Amino acid sequence: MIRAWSATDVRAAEEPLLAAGVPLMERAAFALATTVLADLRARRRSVRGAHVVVLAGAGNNGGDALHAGAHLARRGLAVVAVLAAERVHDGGLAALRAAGGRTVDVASDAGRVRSVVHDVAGADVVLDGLVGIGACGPLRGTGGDVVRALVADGLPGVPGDATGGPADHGPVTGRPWVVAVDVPSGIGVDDGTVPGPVLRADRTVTFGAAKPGLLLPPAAHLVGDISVVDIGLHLAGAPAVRRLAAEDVAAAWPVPGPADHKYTRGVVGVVAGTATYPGAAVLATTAAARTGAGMVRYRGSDVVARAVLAARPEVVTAPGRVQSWVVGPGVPPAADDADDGQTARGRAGLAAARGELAGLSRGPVPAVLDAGGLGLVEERCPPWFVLTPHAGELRTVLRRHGVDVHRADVEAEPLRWTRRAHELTGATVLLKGAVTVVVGPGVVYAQADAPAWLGTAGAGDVLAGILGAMLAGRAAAVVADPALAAEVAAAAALVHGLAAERATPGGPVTALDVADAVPGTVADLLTLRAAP
Ligand SMILES: NC(=O)C1=CN([C@@H]2O[C@H](COP(=O)(O)OP(=O)(O)OC[C@H]3O[C@@H](n4cnc5c(N)ncnc54)[C@H](O)[C@@H]3O)[C@@H](O)[C@H]2O)[C@@H](O)CC1
Ligand SMILES: Nc1ncnc2c1ncn2[C@@H]1O[C@H](COP(=O)(O)OP(=O)(O)O)[C@@H](O)[C@H]1O
Ligand SMILES: [K+]
Repeated sequence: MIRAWSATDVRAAEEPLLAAGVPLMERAAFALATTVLADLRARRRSVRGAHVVVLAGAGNNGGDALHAGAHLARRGLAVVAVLAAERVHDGGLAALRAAGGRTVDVASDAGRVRSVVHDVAGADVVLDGLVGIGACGPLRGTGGDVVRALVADGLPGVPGDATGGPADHGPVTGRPWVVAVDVPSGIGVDDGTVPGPVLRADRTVTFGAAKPGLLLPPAAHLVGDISVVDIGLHLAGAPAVRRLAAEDVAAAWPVPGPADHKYTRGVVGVVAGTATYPGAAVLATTAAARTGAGMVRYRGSDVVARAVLAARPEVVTAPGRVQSWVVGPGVPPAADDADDGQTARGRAGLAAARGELAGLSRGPVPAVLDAGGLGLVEERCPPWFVLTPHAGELRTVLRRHGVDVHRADVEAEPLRWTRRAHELTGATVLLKGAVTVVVGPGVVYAQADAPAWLGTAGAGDVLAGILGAMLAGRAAAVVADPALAAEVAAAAALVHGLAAERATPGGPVTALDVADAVPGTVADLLTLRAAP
């Protein structure tokens, strides 16, 4: 698991060490230089003579970068430091100069930005040390001008102005390797926003602990590979954001034993699909069955049930005991003639999940509310209800609660609006996207496991089925622990993403391919379990 702590928590952990004279900057700079050398060795035969451009801002982030530049200069690399502030870290600057590094002072002469673009075009590595956790708002001043000029010249990143296209995710050829110092300069360190120009890093070397903005979208798309350097900080308390690794999901997977049977493994009740959208029912039930549900109980009209049974003969259509409900894939947002009675069945399922229909369930059980099911959130939900909107649907959920946002607002600040939806509904909320954000009581997860090929029709129906099965497998624990639904939802996003990764031949995948790849994905995951 990657755990990320806020800038305030990291500063609080640094304080006692700095007061005791522990050389944190030296540790950080040495680890940074070592990582750069390793990356360079992997990319070229000799590191001697390699060209490095250090972008240095006013604070300690620039100090880290300058000290790392000094290490690299001593190893025979040609280092140029671009001084993007009138005053930069004294010790770092002195060390760099003493080691033979050259400097270009752009802060006092903006005309030199062109020469920086030229230096960067010929460099092997760029160290981005303009700002770190001291950043406030969009990257301003000379540093902002330099980044804008570099992005205009073709380096991947966000220009942060009206011309602003998306970050380039293309292969690294004929351009320098960009290493962000602590964080890509200018991202929202605690919230993952991208308020202005930001250079996209190939690697971010982060000190003490990961920062939330490295994991959260949209900034998460700008960080490259994350290397967390241990500089001796002791971070107490809960992390602000977590990202599950495959090993975490493997360790928690409920592997059946000799005493297990279909009811202990979990029955998933699925209310999905209508005559207009029967495919969603097939995808959600297939995904639930393939994720290892003990039984999948489909609730819908006869015509859709026939399509489900043709695809999945093991599905049961009679009413009965259910340990988690999946309500809404392929169901219209409001009850009407085209809803085939699914709205009413969905309401009944959710009442059972609240523990209100004693005949249908033995107490409360978890539920997934997807697509049309999101329209059924009328009262406060328990945390074992998981809403799974995409950005457009989250906007609709928020508007229904009187919060006037646009889809673009949700995309610009996914954590803020996912958290708001959690606060307003009480439910655990999973916001789908290239990075999936999950907010539950006191916990936030951000998962980035899927190839972009997964953004295809029906992929969300598959996620709903996977999550339904995973909740059914741990139903009692999920109802007992308010934060567990969020962990299971994050784990479902991981399984969904890895299944897509397994299903893609490096090209397009279909939703059914993703569902079909789940058993192999789970089997691979289980090989990661530590031997008993
Ligand atoms: N305190 C220490 O000894 C350590 C500090 N560390 C490094 O220090 C960094 C934090 O250092 P600082 O607190 O000095 O802060 P930063 O270096 O992150 O940034 C502060 C400076 O940037 C300017 N600035 C803030 N927002 C800006 C914006 N939007 N556009 C342009 N300029 C902006 C401020 O005016 C200030 O001069 C960490 O990210 C990390 O790299 C690490 O080396 C660990 C040890
Ligand atoms: N660019 C992307 N990269 C990775 N995963 C993506 C991307 N875009 C969408 N996804 C994932 O694909 C799925 C799409 O779900 P959704 O939008 O509900 O589609 P549908 O309603 O057609 O099933 C979600 O799980 C989402 O996280
Ligand atoms: K930085």
